Amino acid sequence: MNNSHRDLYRAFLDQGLETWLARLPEQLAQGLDRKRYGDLPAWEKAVAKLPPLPKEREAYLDADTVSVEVALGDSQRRQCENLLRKLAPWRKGPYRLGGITIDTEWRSDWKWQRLAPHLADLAGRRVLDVGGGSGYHGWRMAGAGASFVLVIDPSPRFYYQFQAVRHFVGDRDTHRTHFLPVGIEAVPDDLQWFDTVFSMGVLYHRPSPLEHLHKLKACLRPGGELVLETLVVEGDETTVLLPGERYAAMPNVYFLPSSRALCHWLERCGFDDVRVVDEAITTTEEQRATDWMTFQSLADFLDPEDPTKTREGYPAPRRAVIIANRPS
Ligand SMILES: Nc1ncnc2c1ncn2[C@@H]1O[C@H](C[S@+](CC[C@H]([NH3+])C(=O)[O-])CC(=O)[O-])[C@@H](O)[C@H]1O
Repeated sequence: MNNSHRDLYRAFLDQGLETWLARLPEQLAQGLDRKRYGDLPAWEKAVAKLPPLPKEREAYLDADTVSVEVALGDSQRRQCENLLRKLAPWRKGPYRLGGITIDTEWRSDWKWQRLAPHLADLAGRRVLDVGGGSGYHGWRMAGAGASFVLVIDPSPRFYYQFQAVRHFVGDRDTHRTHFLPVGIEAVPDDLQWFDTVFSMGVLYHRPSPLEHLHKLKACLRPGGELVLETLVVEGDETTVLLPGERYAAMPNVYFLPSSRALCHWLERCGFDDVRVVDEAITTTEEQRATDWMTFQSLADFLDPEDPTKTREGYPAPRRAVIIANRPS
């Protein structure tokens, strides 16, 4: 058993999550199945080859660029950078690790800035980040004082990106920030355990959005807080767009409600105190190709003649953040 798996088992045991703990070996085996993901051994090797780092280091998890200051010699830095690049494309960040800046596709810090002022204080809370990508927001949650952060995401590439960042963060903060390479389906039913649950950028990928909302609610303890971020369209309580095969070049995009319709859905699912805390059009400054994500990005997915539309002719991406509570 490797160290990150051992840490995960220990954390679940310490937290009293025994029912889930019993399923972890199977979930890790499925999530990191080499037969399913051909590139996985290369990512695993890249993380394993990161050199041991000096104990003296400072992690800044509450900074817009999640940073770890640690003294590296030039050749060690080059070695680390080459290994980190093997995990590209890096989509969610930014990070600065031992003097290496990872300029990710997304300025995920901008999303955090939009929602952070509206959150119940995360200090001492147990937090779940559903579809957390590389774990950037998970580190920010730890930086805001959460006592236990679990990031879940079914992409094994993001699992290894998280483990690479974790290697730099070191012991001080790793015991409370964890990543399980599974989708929301793998969370045991009716857990009622987390104080705050984040679902950001996931709802529009779910073919049954109300089922997703019910599942998120079941993860929360009574009185817990849901932070939901998703693509929306303009309109009233009855407006929902179901695009065709692709939306902004993405496959598997299903329901894009208006933020008012989404509030209505949340109320119908039994959430209280539902409020829209932010709504904004996604800009090509927030999501763009970089040296660490060299594929096409948002600018390529918009209509070149009219950037208010996607290239399929739908309204360009607009995202809302909605906060709601599970009744006490
Ligand atoms: N069934 C599933 N269960 C959980 N996660 C899933 C599932 N299916 C896909 N994902 C994951 O959901 C994430 C959606 S990105 C949001 C990242 C971050 N939250 C962000 O807000 O920047 C979308 C965006 O770019 O906004 C991806 O990492 C998928 O692997």
